[in-house]
Amino acid sequence: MDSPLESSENKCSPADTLILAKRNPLWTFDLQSSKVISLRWFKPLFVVIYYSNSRNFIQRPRSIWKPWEINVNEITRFSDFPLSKKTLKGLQEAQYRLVTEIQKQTIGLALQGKDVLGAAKTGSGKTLAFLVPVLEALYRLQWTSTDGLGVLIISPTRELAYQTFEVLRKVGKNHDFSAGLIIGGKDLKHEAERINNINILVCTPGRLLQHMDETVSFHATDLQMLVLDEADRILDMGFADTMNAIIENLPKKRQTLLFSATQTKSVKDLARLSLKDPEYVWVHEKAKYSTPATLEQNYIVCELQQKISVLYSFLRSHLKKKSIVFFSSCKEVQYLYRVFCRLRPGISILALHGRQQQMRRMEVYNEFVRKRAAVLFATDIAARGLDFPAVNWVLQFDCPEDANTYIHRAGRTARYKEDGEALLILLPSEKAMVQQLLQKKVPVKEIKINPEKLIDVQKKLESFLAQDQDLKERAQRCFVSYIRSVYLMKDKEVFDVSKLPIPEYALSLGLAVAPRIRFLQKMQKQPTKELVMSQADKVIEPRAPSLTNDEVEEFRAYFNEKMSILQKGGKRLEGTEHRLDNDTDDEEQDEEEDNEEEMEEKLAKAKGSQAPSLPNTSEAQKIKEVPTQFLDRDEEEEDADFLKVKRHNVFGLDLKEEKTLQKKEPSKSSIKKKVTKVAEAKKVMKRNFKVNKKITFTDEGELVQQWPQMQKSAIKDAEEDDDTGGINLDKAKERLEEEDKFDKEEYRKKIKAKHREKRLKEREARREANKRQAKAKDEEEAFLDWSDDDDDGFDPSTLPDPDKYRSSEDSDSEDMENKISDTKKQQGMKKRNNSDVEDVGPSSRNRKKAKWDTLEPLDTGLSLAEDEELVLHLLRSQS
Ligand SMILES: Nc1ncnc2c1ncn2[C@@H]1O[C@H](COP(=O)(O)OP(=O)(O)OP(=O)(O)O)[C@@H](O)[C@H]1O
Repeated sequence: MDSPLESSENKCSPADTLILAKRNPLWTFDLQSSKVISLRWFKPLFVVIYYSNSRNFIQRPRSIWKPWEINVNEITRFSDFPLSKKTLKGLQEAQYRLVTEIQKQTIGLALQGKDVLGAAKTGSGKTLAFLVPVLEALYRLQWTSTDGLGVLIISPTRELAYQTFEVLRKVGKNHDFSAGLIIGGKDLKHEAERINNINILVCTPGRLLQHMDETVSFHATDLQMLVLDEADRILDMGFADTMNAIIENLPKKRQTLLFSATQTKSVKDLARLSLKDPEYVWVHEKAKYSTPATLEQNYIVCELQQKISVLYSFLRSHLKKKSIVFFSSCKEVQYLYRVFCRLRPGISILALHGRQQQMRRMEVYNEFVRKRAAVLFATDIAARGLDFPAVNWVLQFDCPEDANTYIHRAGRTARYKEDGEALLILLPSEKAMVQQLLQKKVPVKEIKINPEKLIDVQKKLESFLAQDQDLKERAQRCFVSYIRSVYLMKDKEVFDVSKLPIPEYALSLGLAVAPRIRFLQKMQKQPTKELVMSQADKVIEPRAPSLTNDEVEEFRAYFNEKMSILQKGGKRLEGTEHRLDNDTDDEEQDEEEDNEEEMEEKLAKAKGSQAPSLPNTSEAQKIKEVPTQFLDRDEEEEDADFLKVKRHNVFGLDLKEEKTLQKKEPSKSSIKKKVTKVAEAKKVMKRNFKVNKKITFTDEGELVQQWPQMQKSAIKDAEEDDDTGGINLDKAKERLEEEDKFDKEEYRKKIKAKHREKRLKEREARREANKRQAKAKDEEEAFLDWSDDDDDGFDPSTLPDPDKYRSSEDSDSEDMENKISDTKKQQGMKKRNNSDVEDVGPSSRNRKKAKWDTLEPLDTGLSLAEDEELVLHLLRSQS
């Protein structure tokens, strides 16, 4: 017998257990308490059993070994599980004591190292059901940061990954493991530098695969556990191949846990692929309802054109509540969010959708968590797993694509023993959904709208749009986006685009005229063709009834090709995950320019790479090429079409068929290119076109370029001289610095000139003020002089007649006098100048003064010195 236990006489100290753990990692125990938590075969002949009332380890012969089992019925608290103190402390500090049903049934199995496929209603505590085993698994192995990646947790959306990460931080805070969140939308390089030190990695699939492909030092060879949260959603979102690729990169010997509130066939397929002898735990399988018992669920049927008014009226009557409103597309959220903000219903409104930048998404998420009363307009990115506290209402403004989506959306309320209400708005044509819900054990009841409480907001919307062109465009996009989402829905029993009241819907959005929708026009034109096709081609069976055979072929080729590009390698490019993430909501390609650039970058990368897994240029180009009949307006929508179609598998292709179709090359003529501005600009740059210049000449014959405007610079255009091709960054930098200096110098000069001008003006103003003062003083003097003659004041009649006076002068002097008088008049003669004309006749001094003083001083426009000069000159010429 070579068991170490023999030498310890059935006793085991912590040091011994450490040695044992190192020698046999299958053996699991808590080193702190020396407590064996699960039993495995230690040596062929012995197993070790720990009795909780003693610290002895007892060897039993194999013959009497029984698998370690937990009696589930005896477990009510987390502390009933053999958990480490650190985990228990973390749970207690986060106020988790009693276990929920799914936790009760799965934690024990997972602690024994079994693969588990767990399903339970929304809000039933699945997150802890896998986080507790995650912590314990690494703890028992005494995992340290130097051991690298031990656990991978994959979530379908960034928000859910973020939330899981937060719970992990909370309950695992007493452990020493490092945990990381890798969800895209952040700097890949920054992540790559840190990823190797992470023990528990919470991530979204696309970003993870990207690191697997691109981060040289990243590996998962020692991975102990893989967790797939909301596994069905991961697959729905088109991550099946990504998942396969990830799983291929993981060691075969590992434990796998897979959780979701709903189970689909694809999850079972995934389970078959990734789980080994799994334990299926479906805690609510036999429950009467598949939704929480505390959730009250109703639906109303109303016309499409009434929906906005219904929503407004609903919000007006729930101002103190916390609600989430689900829409089918991002553009609807964008438009209605803006409109509702303007309508001011009296409650704060937030919007969450995939077109927002990651930071904004996080902000909105946190803000909504914090608020007591608010309404969140969201797409289905918020439908799964998100645990907003105390949500009172979930309103499904647009019918969900299927019963599972309904369950997840509605499950954002009534979580963990809380109450909640869900309201589904259905169009008369969507009533078939009720049956599907009932089949899925969702108890929904019809309620009616109280017409008296309905507030019509259509007129207000019309006036908003009349004033705001941008809003009008958003309304148009919202319109097209909604119609398209209905058109592309898989379930034609529920979603029938031909039954939608199109013009009325446009009016209800505030639009006077319904925007043109090409696919609808086609559909209306070709109803018979479609009928023939659907009968002839039962295998393909397009869901969109308007398509002709050619169109089907064309789109199918495009679809498969795009799928294959993404699956082969396109999806491995940076940020693709974000797009796929987003595709859930049709919105899911980013409108923002940076994402446009991101896409361009991806294409450039794909171009540059020779790796077979990456798409070649033409393939990559085709990511953006969509048959035109599927386009409504802009490039963003091309992607939206693609992603939506991918999600819904419009043609109902099975995998086999897809594969054969992938080999088919779509005929070139079948794929019409939509020329984008970016593509145009690139073409122009490639061909080295020079833009037109407008050149004029100055009078001196100097050449002046008028357009494009030239920046003045002290530096000669060095780049033009530099013919080496490409951009010399260092030189460019130098040149910019030089130009910078030059600009600063110019700026300084201008400022100086301005100051000088200001100073001169001030001086001038001072002079003026002085002059006015002097004038006032002279006037005073004059009055004083006259006051000597007459105490009662100045009597002009006492003055000698100026004409008489003038006639008494000799003719020469009269001419001169006239000259002076005229000049003075013209120049706005100043009083001070009186002294200058004293010589004209001493006896006339006061009289002249009085006469001139009555003149309005004129502004000569000359300076004082110049005025004086002029007068002197005149006097000189007179003498
Ligand atoms: N044992 C527990 N004791 C108290 N609260 C718990 C317990 N387990 C979970 N909760 C709380 O219940 C809520 C729902 O938990 P969780 O998000 O894990 O549910 P879920 O089953 O994953 O839901 P979904 O299917 O919607 O993702 C959370 O607020 C969580 O804090």
